Amino acid sequence: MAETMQGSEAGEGLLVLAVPSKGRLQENAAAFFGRAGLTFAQGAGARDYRGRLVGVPDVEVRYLSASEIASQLASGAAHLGVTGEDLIRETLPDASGQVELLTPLGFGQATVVVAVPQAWIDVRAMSDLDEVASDMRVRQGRRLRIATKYVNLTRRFFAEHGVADYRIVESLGATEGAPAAGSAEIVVDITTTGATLAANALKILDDGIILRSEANLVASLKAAWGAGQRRAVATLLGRIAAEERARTTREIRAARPASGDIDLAGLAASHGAELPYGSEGGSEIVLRCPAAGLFDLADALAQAGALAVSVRRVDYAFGAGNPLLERLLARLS
Ligand SMILES: Nc1ncnc2c1ncn2[C@@H]1O[C@H](COP(=O)(O)OP(=O)(O)OP(=O)(O)O)[C@@H](O)[C@H]1O
Ligand SMILES: O=P(O)(O)OC[C@H]1O[C@H](OP(=O)(O)OP(=O)(O)O)[C@H](O)[C@@H]1O
Ligand SMILES: [Mg+2]
Repeated sequence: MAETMQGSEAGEGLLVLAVPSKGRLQENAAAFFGRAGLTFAQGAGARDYRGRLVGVPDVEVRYLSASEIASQLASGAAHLGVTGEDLIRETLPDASGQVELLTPLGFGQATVVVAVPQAWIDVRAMSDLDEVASDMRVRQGRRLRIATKYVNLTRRFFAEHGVADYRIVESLGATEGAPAAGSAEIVVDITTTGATLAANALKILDDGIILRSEANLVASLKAAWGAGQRRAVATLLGRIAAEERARTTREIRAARPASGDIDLAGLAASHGAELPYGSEGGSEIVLRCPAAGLFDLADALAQAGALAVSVRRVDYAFGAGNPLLERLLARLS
């Protein structure tokens, strides 16, 4: 009995989907899953940090902070999650061996930067910073202090730039205030609008961009991917891919010219479009094209004699292949 249970847990276990529970990513992440037709059924209370997906068995949803999601993907406690690339690169020593970044999500943009006081007018680049650091070490006998919560990203970036004379002061919040407060000389932190840096009289070094980050859909390579989890991930990624395909394409419908004479295959090829239902058929023509090219294609159809050209968005466009799933399965095998 116990053995059967265990076997079925390993093979048929739940896929753990880690979703931001607070902060900047939460709302956008919920909207992203919603667009893909994935609706959360949260437990009874607002403090219930586990839930399910409506109509998708084999999935347990866990609500976590963005940084916890990164560590759970790394350890394999979660199979799939949404979090910032900055947190993945910071938290995971070997990101490419531990997780697969399946797709950027178009929100949560933030840049990890090296910023110094604006008053340091002669310090514009990492090489200037190297001089400042050596100078401090030699003349004052102390090391340049960097306030950051991105300890690993900072060490890697400074090593790449050959800067070694520094000391990291780990900061857990209000990092940009550290220079004014006297607890560090410079900072490494994320910025989006630049408002916080400006308010603290800091400037980004010309070559001080460590990473341009955005929220990603991330899969763990360390989690147990049994039959149940693979079934669930195929469903999830199928819907996500269908929504993405739908969002970036438009469907163009028209009536065939009275003569019946129109080179649909040629038009499709020259506009990066496809003929999802073929080029034969009755009076109705249906094409799908990249959203950006829809006006060109609509014009070309009208030129070719097509009538009643109309364009619409589709909610989901399921295709034969699923590039997200294929990438993940290739990494798992
Ligand atoms: N302007 C921004 N400030 C902070 N984070 C941002 C911003 N824009 C995008 N993000 C992304 O959101 C992630 C989480 O930041 P957020 O501020 O939501 O979490 P948090 O509540 O500070 O989490 P924690 O308590 O774990 O630090 C960041 O690591 C980054 O990837
Ligand atoms: O460039 P900006 O648009 O000004 O945004 C950047 C600021 O936002 C974040 O802080 P957050 O408000 O998340 O507070 P936290 O430090 O407590 O995470 C980040 O740590 C920066 O301080
Ligand atoms: Mg924050």
